[in-house]
Amino acid sequence: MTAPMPGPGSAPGPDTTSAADETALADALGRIATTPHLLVALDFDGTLAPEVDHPLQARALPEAHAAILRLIALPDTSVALVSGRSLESLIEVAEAPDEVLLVGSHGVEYRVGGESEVVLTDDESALRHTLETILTETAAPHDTVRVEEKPAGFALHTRLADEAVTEEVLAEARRRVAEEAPAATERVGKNVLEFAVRSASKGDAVVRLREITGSTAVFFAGDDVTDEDGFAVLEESDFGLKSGGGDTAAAYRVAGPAEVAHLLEDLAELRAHLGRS
Ligand SMILES: O=P(O)(O)OC[C@H]1O[C@H](O[C@H]2O[C@H](CO)[C@@H](O)[C@H](O)[C@H]2O)[C@H](O)[C@@H](O)[C@@H]1O
Repeated sequence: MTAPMPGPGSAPGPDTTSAADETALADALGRIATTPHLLVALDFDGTLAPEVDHPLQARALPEAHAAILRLIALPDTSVALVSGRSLESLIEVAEAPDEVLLVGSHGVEYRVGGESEVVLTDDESALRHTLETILTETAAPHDTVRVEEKPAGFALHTRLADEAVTEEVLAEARRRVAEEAPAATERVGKNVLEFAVRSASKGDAVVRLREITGSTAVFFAGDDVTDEDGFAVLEESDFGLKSGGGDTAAAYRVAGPAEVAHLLEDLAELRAHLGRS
């Protein structure tokens, strides 16, 4: 069984893992594995895929990909990827079969029995255009800062920038958005600041996926600030897993994508052999 780190709260070191934590995680995993219909909802970057400098080069670890294939082959088991990426980008990097439900742009876009199309209103289109102008102009002087386009907004990537440039561009983007596009929704992630014209969240996505799939329990894993919206809507019989460090409301924590992959393998194994109650 994968060794957990304690959660919720801020991340302690792996050496603080106790036998009690491991037992609690193993017990909870055993319980959720027997639920009549299980939804496994997974964040992508930092949870299934280790972080890399160029977003389109990210891939799920082979063990994670294999565990997902095993889970979707099980009866009464749904798997979804719930990502901040645009659906187009998620489809490209996840290489997931059609049975895997996809949610992109933090809950704005869905591939659930057919792809949803994001049709912006005139006001939303105008706001998106303002955001594009602000973020491209803010990033332009810095070759280490990149702008990523999404159907309902734009993200400013600072992973390759030094601290001074990062501070400067984030402050400038926030200042201009507050002045010129105050209706935009801000989302903060790892080395990324995003502004969007829609405020859907991963929490909305988990609620909707639970309903669509008729799931009796949800296993949700994520690593970033926006994943906390997903943890926030989990119920008593669900399982929240934080990947890596940082404050969290998730009940359980592991060190990173390799450990998440092992836990998914354990979950698939348990569900295949324990049967369902
Ligand atoms: O919700 P997620 O699936 O975790 O998506 C969050 C963001 O992921 C991507 O950016 C992050 O991963 C990149 C590749 O490892 C990394 O270079 C970047 O620093 C990270 O912020 C994606 O590009 C964003 O659109 C997502 O919002």
